[in-house]
Amino acid sequence: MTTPPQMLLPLFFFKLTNNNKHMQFFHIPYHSNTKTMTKLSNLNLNLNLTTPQQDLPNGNNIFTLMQHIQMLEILLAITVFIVIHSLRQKKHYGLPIWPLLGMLPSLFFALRTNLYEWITDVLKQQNGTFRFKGPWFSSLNCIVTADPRNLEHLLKTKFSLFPKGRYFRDTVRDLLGDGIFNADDETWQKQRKTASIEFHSAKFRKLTTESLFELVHSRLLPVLESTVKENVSIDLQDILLRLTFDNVCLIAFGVDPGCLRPGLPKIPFAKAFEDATEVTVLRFVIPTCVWKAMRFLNLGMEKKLKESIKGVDEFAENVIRTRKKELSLFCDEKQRSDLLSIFMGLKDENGEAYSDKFLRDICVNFILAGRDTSSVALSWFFWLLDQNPEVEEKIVEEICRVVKQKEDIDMKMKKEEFFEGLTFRPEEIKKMDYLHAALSEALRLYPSVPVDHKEVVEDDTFPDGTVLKKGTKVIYAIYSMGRMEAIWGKDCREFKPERWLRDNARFMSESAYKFTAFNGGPRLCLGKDFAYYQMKYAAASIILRYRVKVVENHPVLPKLALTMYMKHGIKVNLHKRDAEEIHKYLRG
Ligand code: HEM
Repeated sequence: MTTPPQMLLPLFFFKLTNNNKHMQFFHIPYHSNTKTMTKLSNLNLNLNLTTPQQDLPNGNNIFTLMQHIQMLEILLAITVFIVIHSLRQKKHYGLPIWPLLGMLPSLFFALRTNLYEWITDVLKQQNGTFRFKGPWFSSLNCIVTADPRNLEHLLKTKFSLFPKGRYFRDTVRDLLGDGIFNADDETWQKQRKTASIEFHSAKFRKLTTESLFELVHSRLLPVLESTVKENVSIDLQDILLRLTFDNVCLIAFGVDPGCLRPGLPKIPFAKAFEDATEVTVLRFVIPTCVWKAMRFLNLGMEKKLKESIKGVDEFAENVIRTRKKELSLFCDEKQRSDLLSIFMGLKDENGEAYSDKFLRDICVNFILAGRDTSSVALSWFFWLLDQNPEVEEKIVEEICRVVKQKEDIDMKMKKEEFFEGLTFRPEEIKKMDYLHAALSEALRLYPSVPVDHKEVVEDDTFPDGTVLKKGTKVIYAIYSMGRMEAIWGKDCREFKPERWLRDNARFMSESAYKFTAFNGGPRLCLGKDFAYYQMKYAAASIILRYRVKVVENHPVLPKLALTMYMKHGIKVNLHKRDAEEIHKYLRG
């Protein structure tokens, strides 16, 4: 018969006391004579050298054997007690809490599966918020939340109480420096204000639409067409990353890196940047003292990070050098509407021009903001379309409705020529509500920034009652929010663009604290409007021309990094859409 767990602890104490009684009965005092001591050493010797049968007549031997067995039992009882006690904490805290290690073993286990799904499961069990307890020697304690009330509190109502904080800054500083993603207070305000004025200027809007138009028609579509002609599959995520990289470099720094070209040249920067974001995020899940020691000794992942940051820096320094040279030669900084030129013309708090290091940080942060986010969102979107062909149909229908309204469209045009030269104006892109909804739905399920971080600077309490002590770290789990029945209903895991449509199939946005893919409050994404325009333009241009089919059995998994890349990219085959099919919609 097995002992019930609740009996193990009393049993353990019983054994201890019982054991002591024996110990007292056979106790050999320190002042015992040499004869007794000799007997004892003989006994030890006997125990080692004789067989159990030979020991039987010897009472002392049996006792020692029993003592060993009892010790084993005690150890076993302690172990079982600890295991049961730790596992029982799961009911209350969502995860087992182990002595010294806290919840770290569960986290390590989760790192081998899908970390975001694991966080979601724990959050669901704990009604939207849980406290993660790290090992006693680490700085991993934090509150994880997916409750919209807490998000509104954190991102808007009490914004000043929740900066990014020192822990976040120290963890990502090697890569992001003092750039906008990593800055608080004045350093953030200054960058936000400058970038915000720029993003809302007519000049900048013109630059963004023109550069995107050029990139889609002169680079993206020809590259895609060549893969169709050659009948080869491609990694669509790679192509989209190239598109958004060229785009962000054009609008933010006024340089054209030319990544998206026939032959898809190797881009050392891209690899270095992806490696750097991957290793940086690993720092969040291992104790600070461990990665700091590894950095000091230049070991393992820290060695890799150092090397990749070198690759990132080389690119940024080259951009800054070239831009400075151009500005000194042509003195036309006033004419320039890219962000880097604007920052180069500004002065810091001492009235000095910004240092090259600070300009480097600005470059790297804008690449992270503008390159990775839209491209990974589009990759997940195309994957979801592959799984939901009825949504794809509706998008094609909508695009055709918009095309039909173009006054310059010639319906009698030969079918083969139809797609050539078919472009969209910004007001036409605006009319694509269903496409807008489908992209929002993809971002709800696969937000480009899956988790984000804040730190508490003053004791406070969340609207859900969670007590927050000064210095507590808060993780808001954007990925999990899209999978909460309490927020989106029973069908939360389904891809349903219709949930975003209201009267007359018009797109209706949601509260930023429920749909947090673009953050909310004073730190709302500055590139949101541009990102939607860019994603809609690229998606509409591709979908109208091609059916995008994911290669069978291609593994699709999120990668652990600052943005939610697909771990193995997304291998697809493009099938040219039949012009007859499009004409059918146009006539209908
Ligand atoms: C699908 C596309 C995008 C998504 C999902 C997205 C999401 C986000 C999120 C979640 C943040 C908050 C990050 C944080 O504070 O930790 C953010 C901030 C920001 N985003 Fe975006 N973003 C997208 C595209 C873009 C683009 C294309 C640009 C610019 C070219 C851009 C520029 C920025 C900037 C400058 C910030 C910093 C705002 C601040 O801290 O004040 N974003 N974005």
